[in-house]
Amino acid sequence: MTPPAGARPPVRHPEAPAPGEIIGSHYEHCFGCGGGQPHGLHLETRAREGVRVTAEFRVKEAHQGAPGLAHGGVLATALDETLGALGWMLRVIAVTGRLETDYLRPVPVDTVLHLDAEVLAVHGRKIYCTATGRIGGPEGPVAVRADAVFIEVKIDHFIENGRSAEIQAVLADPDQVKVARALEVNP
Ligand SMILES: CCCCCCCCCCCCCC(=O)SCCNC(=O)CCNC(=O)[C@H](O)C(C)(C)COP(=O)(O)OP(=O)(O)OC[C@H]1O[C@@H](n2cnc3c(N)ncnc32)[C@H](O)[C@@H]1OP(=O)(O)O
Repeated sequence: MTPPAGARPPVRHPEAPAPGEIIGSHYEHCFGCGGGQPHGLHLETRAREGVRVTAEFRVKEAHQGAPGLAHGGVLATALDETLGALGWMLRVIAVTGRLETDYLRPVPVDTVLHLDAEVLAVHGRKIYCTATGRIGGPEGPVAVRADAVFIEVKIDHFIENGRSAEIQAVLADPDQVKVARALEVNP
């Protein structure tokens, strides 16, 4: 998880979404951000200064592990999805290679988790990043945190590995292809 010697500081892409701008869902059926997933997290991520994004996630009944508390895997998903949105700030497509989470406080149902993620360093295709999830407000105590290494990929990663029905549907949607191409053109 420690950036190796030779890693460089991240560079915000000149066409990254402006600070405060909402970064739209990358895929309608994404469990993290898609509007078409009834039990999904429906995360809405916002670009911030630098190579940083924030998001809010309200824990729902469908997200329980222990009675009345969020499932740890769901919280990891919220961290993962927020970290994934950092690709928009670098204008690259990247997938999670490694995700290490710390759970510091239980998160009850109906709590709003305030997520904050940033890229620390980039080395080749590897993107080293970190995220926190706070409760009780954006300045509240940290309930969960994560360090991650994302790996840059091309669209082919999804075309070659995704199930054909969903891939065909995405490729038939000009808006979705536009989104993917925008991320692939770098710089
Ligand atoms: C079409 C529309 C699409 C829109 C999509 C937007 C999607 C956004 C989705 C966001 C959703 C939310 C996010 C999600 O949920 S993303 C979903 C969860 N993640 C995955 O499914 C990824 C599965 N893994 C893979 O496909 C491959 O293993 C990848 C692509 C990651 C690497 O295989 P590949 O053959 O390509 O690469 P390589 O082996 O040559 O390695 C290259 C470099 O990377 C380093 N490395 C590799 N693995 C790890 C690791 N685990 N830890 C640390 N480092 C690792 C490696 O040492 C090497 O470094 P170096 O030797 O160069 O120094």
